[in-house]
Amino acid sequence: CLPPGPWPLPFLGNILQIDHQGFLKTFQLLQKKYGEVFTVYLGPRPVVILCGYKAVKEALVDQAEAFSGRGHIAIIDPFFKGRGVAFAHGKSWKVLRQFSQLTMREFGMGKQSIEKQIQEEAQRLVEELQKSQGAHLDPTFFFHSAMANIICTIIFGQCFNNQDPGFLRLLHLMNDISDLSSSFYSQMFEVFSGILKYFPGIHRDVYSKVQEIEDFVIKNIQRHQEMLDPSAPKDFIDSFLVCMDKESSDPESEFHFKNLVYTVVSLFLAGTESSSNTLLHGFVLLLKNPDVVEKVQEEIDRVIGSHHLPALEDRAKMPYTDAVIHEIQRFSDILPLGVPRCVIKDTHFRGYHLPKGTTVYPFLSSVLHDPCHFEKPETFHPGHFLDAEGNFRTQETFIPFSLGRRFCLGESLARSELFLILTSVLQNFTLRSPKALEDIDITPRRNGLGKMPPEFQLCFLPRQGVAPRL
Ligand code: HEM
Repeated sequence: CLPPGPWPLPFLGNILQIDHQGFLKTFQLLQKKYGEVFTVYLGPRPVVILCGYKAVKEALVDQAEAFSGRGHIAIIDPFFKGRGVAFAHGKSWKVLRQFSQLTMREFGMGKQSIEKQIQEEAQRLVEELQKSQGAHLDPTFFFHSAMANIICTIIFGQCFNNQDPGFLRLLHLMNDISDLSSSFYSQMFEVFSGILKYFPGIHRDVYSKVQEIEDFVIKNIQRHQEMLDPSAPKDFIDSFLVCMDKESSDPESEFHFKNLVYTVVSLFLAGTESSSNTLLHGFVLLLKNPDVVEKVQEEIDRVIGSHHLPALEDRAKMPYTDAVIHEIQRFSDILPLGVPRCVIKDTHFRGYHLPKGTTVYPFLSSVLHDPCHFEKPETFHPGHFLDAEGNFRTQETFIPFSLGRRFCLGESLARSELFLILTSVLQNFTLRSPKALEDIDITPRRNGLGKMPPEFQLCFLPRQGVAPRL
């Protein structure tokens, strides 16, 4: 039998238990009643929720193979249809994941060259912010553009001008997709997609926006096809095209056009939105905590100074800054429900039986806000990651990138981006809010599949000293 949970109504499932604030609040309330593992019916479909580090690890790590499927996400599934690295299953996913990891590493990730690329983007961002001359601004598209350009260099072998209308359109599309997929409607669509899909609504909006990104990707791939030199692939798309060519006579090959398109769309979306939303949450938290900014800047001045660009090797010498970035990720908890998984075979877990295909939510928020592991779970407190002597202290339960076989494919890239962008900005600017400290609202503007940062304005006031150059 499935884990316990509230009694479902026929077809409507646990609609009566779903809180008006959405799944996050609902799961928090149900966790109090049913404990670490429970079942909730989203419409007619049972979904198993894993709460707390122990349950998430026992499933995603100790039974890694069984829990390695990608679960159903109603608002996005009709588009990806199980294709591309983030949504594929079984052999297809294994091949695409291995290829993506190796190729991302080859064109940057984990290598010196991506560090250079991020440093360049960080400097471009600093220059753009300098132009604002201390006026207050909404930083959203500054961060989106920097993050998108880093992933574009790896995938498309090029970055885009911030004024390019096509690029700006893409950034808006991606932001809208995250926003709409995190809306209350999307959570209701998860429950009632069987009926709602026949009517107009936000799901069609999401679909057409992802389609527009797909069109952009297809055009870009076609340009790559025309210019391909198989002996010297220049980026991710070239490398995939070379594999497609090599395996063109194999009808079972996973290297086909559709998988290329949906892998690129997944990397582009996942690679831009998660990192920039984390940064946005981070900056509003920093605005609200000027004492934290002061300490980070003291560490930057001491370790990096004002004449060098921040580099990854500085991180080990900057325990306070490292702790602040970890705390930003823990507190902002940008994917609170995790990304749904499913069991790829009939699975026994903690005495329950999960039939093949059952959707499972690794409830990451319950781990990142667990009072047994974090002294002040609901407070922004970098001390969670520092010991009594001020050394950086890792926490096993720090899992914003999830665990197991499908843990975030961009983790090392994201960690490098967060460190280099945040230190570069704070090396050059002091942050000021046009609002009084007590009026700065850090409440997320959406709390669904993703936690979307609040809208806010800030001023980047130049600090003294010469801005370092590459
Ligand atoms: C702060 C930034 C980021 C966070 C918090 C984050 C978090 C996550 C999480 C929680 C998952 C779901 C893992 C699971 O199934 O349990 C995931 C998957 C994924 N992430 Fe990230 N991510 C971030 C940045 C990135 C970046 C920069 C990339 C770009 C390469 C990326 C690419 C992916 C991909 C492709 C998957 C799907 C992996 C698979 O299904 O095998 N992510 N991420």
